[in-house]
Amino acid sequence: MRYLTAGESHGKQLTTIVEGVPSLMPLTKENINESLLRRQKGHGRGKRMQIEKDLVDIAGGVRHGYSLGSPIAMVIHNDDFKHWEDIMGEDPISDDQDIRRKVTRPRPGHADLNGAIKYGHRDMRNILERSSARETAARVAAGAVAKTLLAELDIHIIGYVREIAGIKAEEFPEMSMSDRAQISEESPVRSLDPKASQQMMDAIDLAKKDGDSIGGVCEVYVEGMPAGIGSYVHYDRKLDGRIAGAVSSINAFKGVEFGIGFEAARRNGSQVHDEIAWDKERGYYRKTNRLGGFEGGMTTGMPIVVKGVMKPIPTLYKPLQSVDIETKEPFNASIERSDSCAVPAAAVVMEHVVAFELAKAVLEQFPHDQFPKLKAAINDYREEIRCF
Ligand SMILES: Cc1cc2nc3c(=O)[nH]c(=O)nc-3n(C[C@H](O)[C@H](O)[C@H](O)COP(=O)(O)O)c2cc1C
Ligand SMILES: C=C(O[C@@H]1CC(C(=O)O)=C[C@@H](OP(=O)(O)O)[C@H]1O)C(=O)O
Repeated sequence: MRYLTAGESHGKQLTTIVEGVPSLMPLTKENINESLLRRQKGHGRGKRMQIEKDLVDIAGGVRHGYSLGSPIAMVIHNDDFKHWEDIMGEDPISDDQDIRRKVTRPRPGHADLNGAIKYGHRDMRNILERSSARETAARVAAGAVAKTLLAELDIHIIGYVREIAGIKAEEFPEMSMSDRAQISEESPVRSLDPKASQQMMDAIDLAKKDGDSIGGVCEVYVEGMPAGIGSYVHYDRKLDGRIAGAVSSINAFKGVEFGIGFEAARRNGSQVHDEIAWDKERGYYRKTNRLGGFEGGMTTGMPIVVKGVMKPIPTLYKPLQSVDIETKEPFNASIERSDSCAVPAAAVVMEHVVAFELAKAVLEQFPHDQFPKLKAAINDYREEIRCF
């Protein structure tokens, strides 16, 4: 299973094509719209989210509520395009028609300067339109297809916020999947800890007032993945490695941890590794889950717990200095609108990005063209593991 996305932030639409989804899998646009709506929410978002109402048009690969086995094409329209038609149109224009204000001032922390150098554009709008995190809506659409596939296989996944601006949400290892989903959905910052939620909101408001931005830590929690998905035999089949790559490819993500993560560097081995146990009902399990569900590039059958670190939003109302690429003069960056904190939205993006990697790995291990056959194969495998 793979996917591609296309589209610019203020262009007509975002397009996603997901290929390799088995046939006969239940799938409706409601599955996808629910995820898109969740990505739009969260305290700290800017004015753009008041303009957009992200809804998917399924343009191929689904009929009467089921996947066909053909590529699934999805379109999300940019409502803001109506304000940008002159600037974002695809037809050639002459110099005297060119009313565009070219972007010649690269924003620190964005792709602007490196992208302009790489692709030879002197108008950096050609870079920023595609490098914008608007594209994460298209990635969430792909991930929502993957999430649907996983849910049909009894594999459940949720993303929420663990930390914003240094304020940490308390850890609740015993909390059930449905409580995680419900509590994070009710929180304006997608945290599981109501006391921390309020402090996080205050920190976001303060940063906004100061013209600054803040980052944080998102966590994704997965239940129901059987042991042995992924592989130890080659670097590019290690599933934890693939997840780390996918998470750090999300705009503004700068680090990934599994389980206790970097804390492992500070502990002795006896306080890091998870002892193995067995009982008749569960089969093999670990007494603790400090390694977050992975050993040797494969799932252990314990919940997968992965964290991603998001840097503060780079566009600041408090301007940072940069250099104009035409005049080579320094300037202070000025902006019209931006998010001040997008960590709650990013948790939803991360959830869907991880879901895609998991679904892809499941399909590699159980390559079935028809969804009911995939489901039967996974259930047989679960029984095999239990009796191993
Ligand atoms: C959901 C989401 C929303 C974002 N919103 C903004 C924003 O409003 N303004 C901004 O400057 N950056 C925003 N970013 C971050 C930038 O897209 C990102 O920092 C930039 O593309 C450079 O990529 P890099 O930080 O991965 O190097 C957002 C990121 C995400 C995940
Ligand atoms: C549009 C989205 O996020 C955008 C991501 C983004 C950036 O630079 O990454 C900058 C802002 O765009 P604009 O300049 O149009 O307000 C955000 O609103 C979205 O998440 O759907």
